[in-house]
Amino acid sequence: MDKCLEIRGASKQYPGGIVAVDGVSLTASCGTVTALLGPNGSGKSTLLAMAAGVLRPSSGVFLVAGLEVWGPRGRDARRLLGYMPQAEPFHPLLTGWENLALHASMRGVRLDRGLVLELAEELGLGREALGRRVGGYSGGMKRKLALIAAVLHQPRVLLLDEPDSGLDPGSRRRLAEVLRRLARSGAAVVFTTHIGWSAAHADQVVFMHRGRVVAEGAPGELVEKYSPWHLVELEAADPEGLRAELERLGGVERVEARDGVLVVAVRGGPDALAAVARAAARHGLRRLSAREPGIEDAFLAATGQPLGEER
Ligand SMILES: Nc1ncnc2c1ncn2[C@@H]1O[C@H](COP(=O)(O)OP(=O)(O)OP(=O)(O)O)[C@@H](O)[C@H]1O
Repeated sequence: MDKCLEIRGASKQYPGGIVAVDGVSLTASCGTVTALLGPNGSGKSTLLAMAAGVLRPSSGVFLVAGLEVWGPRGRDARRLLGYMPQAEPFHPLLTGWENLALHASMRGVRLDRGLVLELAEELGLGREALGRRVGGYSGGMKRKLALIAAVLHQPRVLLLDEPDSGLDPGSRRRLAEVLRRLARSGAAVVFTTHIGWSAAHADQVVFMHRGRVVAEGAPGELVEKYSPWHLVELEAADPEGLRAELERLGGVERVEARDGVLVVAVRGGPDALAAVARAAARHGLRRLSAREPGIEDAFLAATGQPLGEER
């Protein structure tokens, strides 16, 4: 697969010595969806803005279809890019259609109404919403319109900063399908998120932590590598006794107490789970639930930091 986007050794220091991005290298192939997953402040937006050609890097190389975004042919590289920042670039007094027309003219392309209507329908934006002023849109509607604005010129590389923020689960599902379809048409789609569900639906996930890439791979590979266990939640009459017994049990990877609930990571199949359940029964089991690990668990195992918390 061709490399649509290549980033080598990207770093950014903000004034005051804040190192927001610290030596990041990654590749996004044409035809694939890549998620940059990390909590607030991990450097995702900074990295994306540098790749989009809107924030000057302290160092690093950003290649779009082989053209250096920050080099002499930067204008050509930027023509191949679509960028959706976190703050929507819209005029509140103009309608959706009028804002899109403005974006198309800035990009020097004709507004393809058919493309807009198709995307609006797929995203669940609604045809009549496009005729209304953007000032009256909800946050989710603005995100959808911003995505449409970013693809009007049919870019080779699509960079989306938290396209899923403010979307309900149904809209998130639609978004994931649209991103996949855009990638299938040959683009590299790269988006930032701190929502595990969104990342789990990408082809490639890059874990970002404190400005660095900690791990990357297909979602299933990352889960398998970093958290190949089931998570069992237990409430029991004698949590201390249960904890002590579980810590001695084979197949138990770790035991954590969270608000009176024991969270047990169990490696192995049904036998290991059954042994945990039997131990719990001996200590006054009140509630037990088990779930398979997800990408959030892999992120926590790889970085030591949960996705939801700032640090
Ligand atoms: N303009 C700026 N000046 C100084 N520091 C900044 C600036 N923009 C971001 N930072 C800092 O750089 C670090 C990375 O921020 P960045 O916004 O890139 O992270 P992020 O992972 O995208 O987080 P979020 O999900 O909140 O957007 C943070 O410590 C942030 O406070």
